[in-house]
Amino acid sequence: MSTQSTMNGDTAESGYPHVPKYFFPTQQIPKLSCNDPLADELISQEKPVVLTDTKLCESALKWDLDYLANNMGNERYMVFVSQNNRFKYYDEAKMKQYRINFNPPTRRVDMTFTEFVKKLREWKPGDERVYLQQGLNNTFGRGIVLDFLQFNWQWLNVQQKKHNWGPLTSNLLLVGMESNITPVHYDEQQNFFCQLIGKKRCILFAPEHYERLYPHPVYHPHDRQSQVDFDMPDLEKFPGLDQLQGWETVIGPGEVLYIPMYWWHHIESLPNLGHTVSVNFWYKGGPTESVEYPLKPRQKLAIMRNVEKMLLEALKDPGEVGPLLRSLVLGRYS
Ligand SMILES: CC1(C)c2ccccc2-c2ccc(C[C@@H](CC(=O)O)C(=O)C(=O)O)cc21
Ligand SMILES: [Zn+2]
Repeated sequence: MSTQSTMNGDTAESGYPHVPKYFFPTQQIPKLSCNDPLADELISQEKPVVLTDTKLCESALKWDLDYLANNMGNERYMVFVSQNNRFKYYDEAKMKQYRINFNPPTRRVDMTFTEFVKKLREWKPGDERVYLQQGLNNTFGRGIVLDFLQFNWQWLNVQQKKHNWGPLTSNLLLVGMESNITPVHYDEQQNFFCQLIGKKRCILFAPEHYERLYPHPVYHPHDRQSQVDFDMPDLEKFPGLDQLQGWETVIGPGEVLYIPMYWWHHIESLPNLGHTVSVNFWYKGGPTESVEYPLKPRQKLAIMRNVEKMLLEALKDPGEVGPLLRSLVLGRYS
């Protein structure tokens, strides 16, 4: 694909001027070969980078719908259904625990891969959308397991040790429809995100943008998700949005995006390019390193989460947490 420099100098891979899609400015996430020492440098600094040449999931580049349908057997898989194109995660356990008036934005339906492909292929505007999200395990067919075993585990293990990460906790297989959006949220794990089929636009924000993305309270089912709707930003309610600036990239087959732990990310399957298939690799963060001051933004985030949990444990009523924090801070620490 030819690249073309545009007015503000950034070369858009599509050859068309890069038109920002949302209200905030973004810079391009560096795209480097995994053999480039700078790539390792960025990962060790917990900064996002797109890696090429990893051959991490080369054996899975053939995982299109037909191949998956022929190799996923007749198990039922976890599929999320949405009345619009947004798939905002929610914690079912927290939904039960706090009887708040919460109506989940998506519902979970377990269906066979054949049923899923049917819904995806027969979709027409107005129909509900689907997003398959299933942990890769040995219930998958032999073909899938063989491909999985051929992932570049050697490279992964070297990365895990070099950056002192904890254990690999899960690999999610993700099969989504074009234009599906996973709204901005953060996870508490390191993530190597591999794109296999189709293209995804990934917009990331550093953990220190916490004050600008207004996460739901920790007890809320939408814990770790931002309250902000990027399509309808409410600048009255969320004034910090006018300072928001992010990092952006479009990843295609064979490319791996490193999403550092606690970094916010919004991920969407590009429109008009068909369905997308991705696999992610979530790792626990490393053992708590020796504490150095000033603390890293993600460490302050972890502290804020613990304070919320502790206060909730003590006060029981979520409505009392805000007032108590206000009394603690106003006129004294602010
Ligand atoms: C939205 C969805 C299907 C979902 C619903 C309910 C519970 C969990 C999840 C969940 C978890 C991860 C992803 C993959 C990715 C976003 C993307 O690729 O769309 C991402 O955020 C990551 O790899 O960290 C997507 C989902
Ligand atoms: Zn995520």
